[in-house]
Amino acid sequence: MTRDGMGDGSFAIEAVGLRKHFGDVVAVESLDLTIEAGTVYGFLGPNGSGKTTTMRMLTTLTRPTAGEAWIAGVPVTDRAGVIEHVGYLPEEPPLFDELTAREYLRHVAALHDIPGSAADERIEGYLDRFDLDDAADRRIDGFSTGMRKKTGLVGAILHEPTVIFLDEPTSGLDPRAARTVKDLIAEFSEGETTIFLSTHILSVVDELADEVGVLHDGRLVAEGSPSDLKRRAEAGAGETLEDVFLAVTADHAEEYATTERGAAADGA
Ligand SMILES: Nc1ncnc2c1ncn2[C@@H]1O[C@H](COP(=O)(O)OP(=O)(O)OP(=O)(O)O)[C@@H](O)[C@H]1O
Repeated sequence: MTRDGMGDGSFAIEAVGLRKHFGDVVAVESLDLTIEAGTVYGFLGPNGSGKTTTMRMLTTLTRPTAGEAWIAGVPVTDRAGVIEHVGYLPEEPPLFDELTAREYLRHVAALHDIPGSAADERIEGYLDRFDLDDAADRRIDGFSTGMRKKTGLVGAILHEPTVIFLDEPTSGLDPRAARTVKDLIAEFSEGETTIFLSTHILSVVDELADEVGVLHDGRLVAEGSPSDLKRRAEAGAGETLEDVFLAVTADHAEEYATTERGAAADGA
């Protein structure tokens, strides 16, 4: 795909022909994305379909094998430039276990050059909002999965990034914390902040996403608003986002298997 002005910053996230392979394993293939600022983009796909690899390429943590991508017009090859714009919550956030939550968050703030008083104000606000204030001065190695996730999320958004990548942000959270995360995503997206959200919890995507992309075997096999996708699925597959997900991933698997079989037969 080519278009005029590629990577000119008119999209919050843009990718063209993005590909990543690990040896013989093709994790992501020919991925094109154009996501406008202020969008909540739900990124769905079965286990192993390439979602994490995509997010790692878009946040500069993994170098693409081929293709190009930009965050707010900054190429992902410019790590320092991209990091300023993005926040990333991996599925299992890497935290410094020997620090307390408050120390960790102050450390993150310092990495982003957030002045001390502004950092402390933001940290206090988020610790309170996520019910972490009582645990703030305890070492992270004693934290539960949910507490680690909440601490990681605060660390990812502390520098007020304009594009936020969230990998399973609500999994492992109690209902109250999950509600807080969903409210926060909705608040962010009311402004110009873009959220790229990967989750297997389809109700979260249904509730929050403006646009949905479904990845299967590293390829984008469906894209559209949740209602568009559901309308399309009503013709035969059912009427929920889960029906859509199952249909497009099954169709693609079948098509892929047929092609593979065809190719094998041709070669035989
Ligand atoms: N560092 C790596 N080395 C080798 N193979 C890898 C590596 N990272 C990912 N893969 C492979 O790439 C493919 C895509 O993996 P990825 O983690 O991106 O999927 P995912 O959609 O995030 O899966 P899940 O929903 O289970 O988190 C898988 O086949 C995986 O085994």
